[in-house]
Amino acid sequence: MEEEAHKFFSKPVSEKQRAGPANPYGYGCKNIGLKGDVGEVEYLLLQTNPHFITSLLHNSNKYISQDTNNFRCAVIGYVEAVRELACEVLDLIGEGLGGAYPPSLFTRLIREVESDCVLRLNHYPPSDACNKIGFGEHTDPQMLTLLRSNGVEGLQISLEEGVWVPVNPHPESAFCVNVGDVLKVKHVTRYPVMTDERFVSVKHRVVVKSYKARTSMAYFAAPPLDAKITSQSPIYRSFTWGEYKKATYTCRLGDVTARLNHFKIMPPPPPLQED
Ligand SMILES: O=C(O)CCC(=O)C(=O)O
Ligand SMILES: [Fe+2]
Repeated sequence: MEEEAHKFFSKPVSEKQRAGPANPYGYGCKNIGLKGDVGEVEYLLLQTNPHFITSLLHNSNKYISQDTNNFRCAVIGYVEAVRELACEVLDLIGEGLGGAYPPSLFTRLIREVESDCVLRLNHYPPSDACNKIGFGEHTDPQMLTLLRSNGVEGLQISLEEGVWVPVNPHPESAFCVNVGDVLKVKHVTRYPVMTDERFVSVKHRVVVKSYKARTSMAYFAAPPLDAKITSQSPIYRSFTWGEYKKATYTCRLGDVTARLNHFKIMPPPPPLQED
């Protein structure tokens, strides 16, 4: 997969643009999302369903690769392997939450045929100026992210407002695992799931270092669009993953609070005063 990503990003810009626009799937350059966020990044966003990949390569007007078969096999093989890893991690998380949860609760959601998992290939070209924002601060909205890079630094996490800590890549490209908003906050029903904020979706960003291009591959494990998410807190109404995903598209990248505000239950108006 790394080789295919490398081949894709090495092509001239005009050719890469034939795989765009990212609406939301396809090739995007600098623009992230629909709300004016920009970064020194180009990317290829793919749905992970094999039917989607095949139809994107063969039946859409997006041109991604000359050797469609190689590209298709690389994506499908990588996604299958990384999904298994995601399932192992999710099972451990389920176990860690205690025996109150049926086994494989989370993994069933991402193994479903209609699960909304996504693969994002990111490429940060080397820049003349050091410390430019490649990918602005955000949390991943899905359940779990497995991120692998080509070993070039740039990823940072923030556990405390304003304090950024580098996540130095392992020389052999270990995976970085990020909890997403859905796993953090709530109760995903279809099968009841609840983490009650015992896991936190950590803010992260990418700062571009000048000397070498960074490539990363992020697998976002997500439930089907109609999976229902129910918060323990009385402040939020239940919503589906599809609704939450839509809300993320209508907010700036870093505005996690605004995403959730879509689902806030308005307090009742104060009672009328009698004279
Ligand atoms: O490229 C990276 O290391 C991080 C990318 C990222 O955070 C994302 O695609 O959501
Ligand atoms: Fe991210």
